[in-house]
Amino acid sequence: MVARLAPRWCLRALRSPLQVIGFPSLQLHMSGIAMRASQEDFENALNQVKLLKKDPGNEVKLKLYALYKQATEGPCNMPKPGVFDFINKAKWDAWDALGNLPKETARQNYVDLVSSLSSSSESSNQVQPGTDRKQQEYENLVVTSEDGITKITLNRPTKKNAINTQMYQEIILALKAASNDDSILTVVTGNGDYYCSGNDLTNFMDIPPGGVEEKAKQSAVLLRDFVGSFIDFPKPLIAVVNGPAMGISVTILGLFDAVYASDRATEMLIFGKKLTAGEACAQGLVTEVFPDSTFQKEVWTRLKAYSKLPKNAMKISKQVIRNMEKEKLHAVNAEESSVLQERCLSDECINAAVNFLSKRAKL
Ligand SMILES: CCCCC/C=C/C(=O)SCCNC(=O)CCNC(=O)[C@H](O)C(C)(C)COP(=O)(O)OP(=O)(O)OC[C@H]1O[C@@H](n2cnc3c(N)ncnc32)[C@H](O)[C@@H]1OP(=O)(O)O
Repeated sequence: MVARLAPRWCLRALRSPLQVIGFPSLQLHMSGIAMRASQEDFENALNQVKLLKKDPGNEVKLKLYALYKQATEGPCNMPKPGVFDFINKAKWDAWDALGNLPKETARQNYVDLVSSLSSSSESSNQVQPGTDRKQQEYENLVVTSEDGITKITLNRPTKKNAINTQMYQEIILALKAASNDDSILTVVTGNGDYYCSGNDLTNFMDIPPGGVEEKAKQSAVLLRDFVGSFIDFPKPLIAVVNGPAMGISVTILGLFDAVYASDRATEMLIFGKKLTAGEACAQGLVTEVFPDSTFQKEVWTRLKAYSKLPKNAMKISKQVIRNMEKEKLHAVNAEESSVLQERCLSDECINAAVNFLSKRAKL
């Protein structure tokens, strides 16, 4: 296993404007704005947006953005962005075009629009036949249940399973679903040659109207919620580390109940230092290392045997152990998220991410 110093994540918009118009729903989720009459419908719509299978395109995303802003903040009274600030100007124009549309109407229009988008993609949300039952469609995950095991597979192999903003949300949702399903164990693994290359460094190119400070704040909330969902996960949680692991995907390994790594999982990034799977095992970060040639077979044989153990006894054992430290874990998580909010505005962080992104821009 090789590990290397991770560039931190980026706060600059470098891509073309139309590529970086993000879904607006997260902002509401994070800002905690109180809704009145149709709050529930609106919140459901916000969740549905995150699960859309197909990118609805920039025009629709701009409409969603504008309706969301109108529904939560009312008419646009922000200063108009400069002519070269393409993304924020497109967003501002879409919002401003709604004029004095009442908040309630904007909320209703948002719900209707999402509903029309969801129904058009419903035909592809079909449960797969066979014993390996697909539970729900996600854009960046494959979640299946079989033999009492829910398997959450990080599924962006062409990006080494880097976690983008939507994927953070999907993992939170998938963990929530797994905590309530019939499974005994939950497994997280990666598709392709990597387990996960950590935070997607393009996440922070989508800067909201509030600027980089607002983006940093949103990211800190997202990180806190993401890590919190691992802290609170009530059942045995196993990481099957099929390949290199970096950044946040390594940081959270300590919150799993067991971590099985292939000896080909030869990049594990922690403390800016390369660690082999064996070294990570010696440090207690990995439970056991298996030869790559037999990794999947050995690990899944073992997990299937574990899944036959008494369900409630395992769950209760985990909860007893976790409850002893839960409060402290949440306190540390809150502290780390707040430090991250500050650090992501640092030159060190921005430069590292810009370096990575400039290299891949193939200028
Ligand atoms: C909510 C906030 C949380 C903040 C806290 C989290 C912090 C972290 O997780 S820090 C760690 C961040 N990750 C990294 O620094 C890794 C960056 N990636 C790399 O160093 C390399 O890509 C590699 C070592 C993972 C793989 O190198 P290589 O085998 O040479 O493959 P490529 O570089 O060509 O990658 C293929 C493809 O994947 C894209 N990609 C890989 N990792 C990321 C990433 N983390 N973010 C965004 N994109 C990533 C890479 O750009 C290539 O894409 P294309 O150019 O489109 O082919």
